[in-house]
Amino acid sequence: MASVPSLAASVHQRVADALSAALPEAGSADPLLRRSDRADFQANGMLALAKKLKGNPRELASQVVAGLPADDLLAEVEVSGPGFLNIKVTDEAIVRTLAARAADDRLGVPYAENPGTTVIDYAQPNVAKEMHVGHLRSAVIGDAVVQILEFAGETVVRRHHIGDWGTQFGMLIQYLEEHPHELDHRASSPDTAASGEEAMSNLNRLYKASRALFDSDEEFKTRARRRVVDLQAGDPKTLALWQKFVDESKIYFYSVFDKLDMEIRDPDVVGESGYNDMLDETCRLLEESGVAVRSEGALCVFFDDVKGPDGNPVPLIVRKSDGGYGYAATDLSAIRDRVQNLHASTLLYVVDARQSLHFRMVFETARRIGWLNDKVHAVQLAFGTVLGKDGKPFKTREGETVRLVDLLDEAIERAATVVREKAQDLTEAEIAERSAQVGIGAVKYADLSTSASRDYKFDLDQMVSLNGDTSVYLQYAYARIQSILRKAGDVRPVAHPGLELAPAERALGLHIDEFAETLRGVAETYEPHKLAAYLYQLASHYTTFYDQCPVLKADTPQTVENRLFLCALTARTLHQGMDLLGIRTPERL
Ligand SMILES: NC(=[NH2+])NCCC[C@H](N)C(=O)O
Repeated sequence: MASVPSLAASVHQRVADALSAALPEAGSADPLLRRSDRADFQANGMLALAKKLKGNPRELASQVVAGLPADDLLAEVEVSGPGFLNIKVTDEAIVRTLAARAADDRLGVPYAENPGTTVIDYAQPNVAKEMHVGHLRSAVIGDAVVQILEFAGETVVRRHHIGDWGTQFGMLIQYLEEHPHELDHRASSPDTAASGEEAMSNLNRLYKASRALFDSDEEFKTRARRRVVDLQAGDPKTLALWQKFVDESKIYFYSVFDKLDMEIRDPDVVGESGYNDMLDETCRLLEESGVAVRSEGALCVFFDDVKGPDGNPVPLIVRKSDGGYGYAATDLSAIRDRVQNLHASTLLYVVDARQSLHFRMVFETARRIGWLNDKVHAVQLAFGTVLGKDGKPFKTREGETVRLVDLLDEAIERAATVVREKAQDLTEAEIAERSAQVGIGAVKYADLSTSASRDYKFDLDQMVSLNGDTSVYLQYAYARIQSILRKAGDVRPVAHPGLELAPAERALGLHIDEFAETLRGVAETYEPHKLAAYLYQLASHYTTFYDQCPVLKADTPQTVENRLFLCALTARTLHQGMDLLGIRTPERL
């Protein structure tokens, strides 16, 4: 319940106070404290400050040292180099701070100071189409960001902006009308409910068949085009047929999200069709305000800095010359809805970087008309492309986009090999469960551990490797700690602030203490990869600690308890961090 000030924050406060006492004209200058390998912390703010005020940095640094209070936080402070401070905290302060974290169910992580409402647009596949790796990225990154923001106390509204509208449905609907029993299999009994795979293969079959007709039969083509008009006019019979495609697709989507161990709630699925009623009004408002103008019959928004290769401006087309609405009109309407009805303070879009120009134009349009402003801003969390091992966009040998389900199944299969190798007396059911947790975790972690904006190579061998920056490595670290805690039996983890700590214990403890600040940064910049990096370092610190400091065989009973305490807190921190990334931490592997 209570937030625990980190050691860094406490040291920062002491140094900042001493600094403003030594140099009142510096006001509340930042001592620029950071973690350092040499000491625990280094403060180098005195350098720039002395330069600015024409003083001597070493002298200023010495004055700051003289002004530091003598208490049980600081063990050693020395002036070094041109005027840095090297600061070591006491072992006691480390253990006390960690004990305070352990006593809190949030590990002492504070809530954000000014939480708002974030509407996050992520996991948005397209109806009647396969999901591919691009949809994986949006889902995985989006889900992690949702968890991280909610943990920080932000109100989060999820929106899955699925592609469920457009001219492509004319052909499908017309085909279904003419072959009415093609999607009937489920109606008879719920027991025969199609699995996700079946649903997708039904949709694929319908797509191929209707495409073939569309390409070969002129009359069918005409009927299909008329369907588009009926659909846009809201003809009930046409809508009912369209709905069948949406429902069938949802069976498939949900099965994939389920495999991804991700909770997607139906009311949060508000696809493009959900904004139909707003499109006219959106256009009217844009035109009346002068933000959009008519050009060659279309309603357009122009930008000075968006030009085609011929140097002519490329506008954002809000309404086409034939009166049809496209992707932009829908996104602008969605902004109105999210701002005015959902009261968003932040709009977040987890969408492929290849759509960045679209969002730049949409956001700028919304700013011009005032839907976005100082109080409401929009951010595209643009992600890069998933590449194959050859460094080219991920494709099958036949040059087709890789089906997401196939990838996930393959990851789970590879994970099974790893799990089997290590498994000691696990049942087949347990192996299956672990394999899914390890395989899906591996895929998520590979995605989340590189900065979202960068492309990354989808390399399953690397992903399920036990050595290196992988989720399996983290899951093993967690499982190993659990096994030690089980072996400890009746001996409980207890913090003993009086003990002298070994270097590896200090390094581990200081790193655990950085969890809260890491999370704060990650929530502010939407960079889950920094949480992944933190967790990897945590596991590495733990490994060093484990190699250097015997736990159950330590010299004194107090040291055993204290080391168990470090083990337990490492495990909880790992678990919490992995949970925020959407990755399971099995108790045994
Ligand atoms: N509000 C949005 N435009 N969200 C992104 C939608 C992504 C789109 N369905 C796609 O598969 O590419």
